[in-house]
Amino acid sequence: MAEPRRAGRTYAMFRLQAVRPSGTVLRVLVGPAWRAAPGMLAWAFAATTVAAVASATFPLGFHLMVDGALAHDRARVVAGVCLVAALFTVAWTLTTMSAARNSALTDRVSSYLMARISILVNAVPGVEHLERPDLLSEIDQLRDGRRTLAGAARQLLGGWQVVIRSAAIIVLLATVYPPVMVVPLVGLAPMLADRRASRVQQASGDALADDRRLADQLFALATTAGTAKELRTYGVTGSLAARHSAIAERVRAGSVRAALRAAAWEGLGWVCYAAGFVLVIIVLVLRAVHGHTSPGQVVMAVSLMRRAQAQVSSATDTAGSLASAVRTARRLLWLERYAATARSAADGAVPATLRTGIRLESVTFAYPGRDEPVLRDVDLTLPAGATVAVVGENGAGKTTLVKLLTRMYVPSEGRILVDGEDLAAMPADRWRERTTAVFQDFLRPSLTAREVVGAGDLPRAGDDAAVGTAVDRGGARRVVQRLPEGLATPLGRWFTGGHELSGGQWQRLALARGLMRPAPLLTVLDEPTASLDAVAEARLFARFAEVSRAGREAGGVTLLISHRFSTVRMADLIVVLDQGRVAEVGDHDALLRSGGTYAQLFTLQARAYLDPP
Ligand SMILES: Nc1ncnc2c1ncn2[C@@H]1O[C@H](COP(=O)(O)OP(=O)(O)OP(=O)(O)O)[C@@H](O)[C@H]1O
Repeated sequence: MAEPRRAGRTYAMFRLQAVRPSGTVLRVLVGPAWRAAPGMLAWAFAATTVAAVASATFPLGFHLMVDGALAHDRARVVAGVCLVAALFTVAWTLTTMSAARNSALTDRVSSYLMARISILVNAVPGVEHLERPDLLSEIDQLRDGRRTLAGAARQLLGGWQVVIRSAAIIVLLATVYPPVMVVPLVGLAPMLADRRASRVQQASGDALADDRRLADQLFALATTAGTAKELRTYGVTGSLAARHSAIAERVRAGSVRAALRAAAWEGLGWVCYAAGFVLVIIVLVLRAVHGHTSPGQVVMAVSLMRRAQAQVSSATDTAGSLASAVRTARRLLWLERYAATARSAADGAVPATLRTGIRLESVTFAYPGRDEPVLRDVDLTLPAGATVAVVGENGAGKTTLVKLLTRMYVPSEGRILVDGEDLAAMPADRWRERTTAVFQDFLRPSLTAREVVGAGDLPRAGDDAAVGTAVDRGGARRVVQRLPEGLATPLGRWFTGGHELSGGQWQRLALARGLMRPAPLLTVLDEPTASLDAVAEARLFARFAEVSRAGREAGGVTLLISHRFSTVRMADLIVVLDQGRVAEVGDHDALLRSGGTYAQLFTLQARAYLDPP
């Protein structure tokens, strides 16, 4: 069995900087294309090779034509013309066909990568990578760079084409005058300069990444329906736009500065290349004047050197695109390793039923990258079959407690025991199959009402009886009855024909979704009823409690987080959290008798209801 606590810590402490993938980068560059479309990749490789040889060697025909014409040798001229025509036709046809096929190859690989990234992001049992800004930034950049990575195989083929063409050019140049073989080497100057330029651009991109994300977020905020009402009410649209403009301007200015510096490096590289090119032409013309080289060879050499220049341009473009694909490939490798580390952490069995309950032993938790613990030394027992309410001020740590119980995070110290077995030793997905939860920020997917509810237990999502029972238990029957096509009605405003619901109606469907799973070991209700009135909330909680009591043989625990004491008082056990510590535990009557924080808060709220100000 794995060592869950150590594995859990390794997962939490996993740092991006620690990943130094090397030779495997090549696997990530070519692997997706090979897996997504092996036939297309093989075709592209063969076509590229033949086209490269054909296009690089047709200046040989010029040599035959010019020297044949000067020597009045018709056969040589005809051979030259035929050679140029044949090689040109082969090169042109294959290059044109490859362009279309390669673009289809990139599309296929891009779809493959989208699916792969999505699988990897969701293969991580916790949510640290989606909540920690530095990891989130890596995932954002991976998502944005997937098209570049998808084009990597194409870029590598481009590189392969440059290698073949350059080799052919060097061989043909050697037949004219061996020293001019060095011409393609002068091409190293623009390539090195281009590498430097791309580093300048990359450094600027990294430095501006946070600002870019902030600008995108502000833009999304200013143009999204969900935020429109609040922004207008507070009259902050103007200042939001001004803030967005200021940040976008900072990003633009930084990008322009980097682009200018990069262009200066690129210009310097090409000046070096042009100097070498001119020098070689002078040498060849002088040799022709002295009769050491034929005019046909000079024409061929100049044509080859023009081609060499094109190869240098291609090579620098390819190197630039590949460099950016390599950066994305490293991010993909990091995510693969991150997901694998997180996945391999646990293999313990999840109990079929709870006999004793869930126990937190000296649990302390600090969010990764934060020193200050959010929960400290929490010792708590959630008895099997009990309904437990957690109350506390905003920021007391209630949702964090839920994140630990649903295994989104593992405790920094201490343990959570499920019937005596460490929760960290159980695979997160297996544990979650036996839990259900309704959160305050619940999902509002644009699906049919049946799917919206059925998503709570995918294997039974198509079972109308199961969905119907969940709808009744969640108090959503009236909502469904009012829908034009009942459970088959598409919901949400994203698609034409979608039926938009009110906040409270969405909430009832979310509650129904939370009641889909049969006999869960843990049911979490994290302030899911904010859009319902106090009476409706109390009724709903009573229904959840009733459902969990009906399945008492499974011993499931129902955990409610609410600020409404009229609901909280119904719980078998009430836990008061204060700044991450358990301040009080007991049932309603016991806590009232003890006259502590709970009693004060309850009395205050009850008085507010009885004597409104
Ligand atoms: N992803 C996170 N990264 C870092 N800190 C966080 C994160 N989520 C919450 N916190 C911090 O943890 C503390 C507890 O937050 P938590 O959401 O658990 O409180 P809560 O009791 O549920 O509050 P509320 O009643 O307002 O929902 C807060 O100080 C919050 O700033």
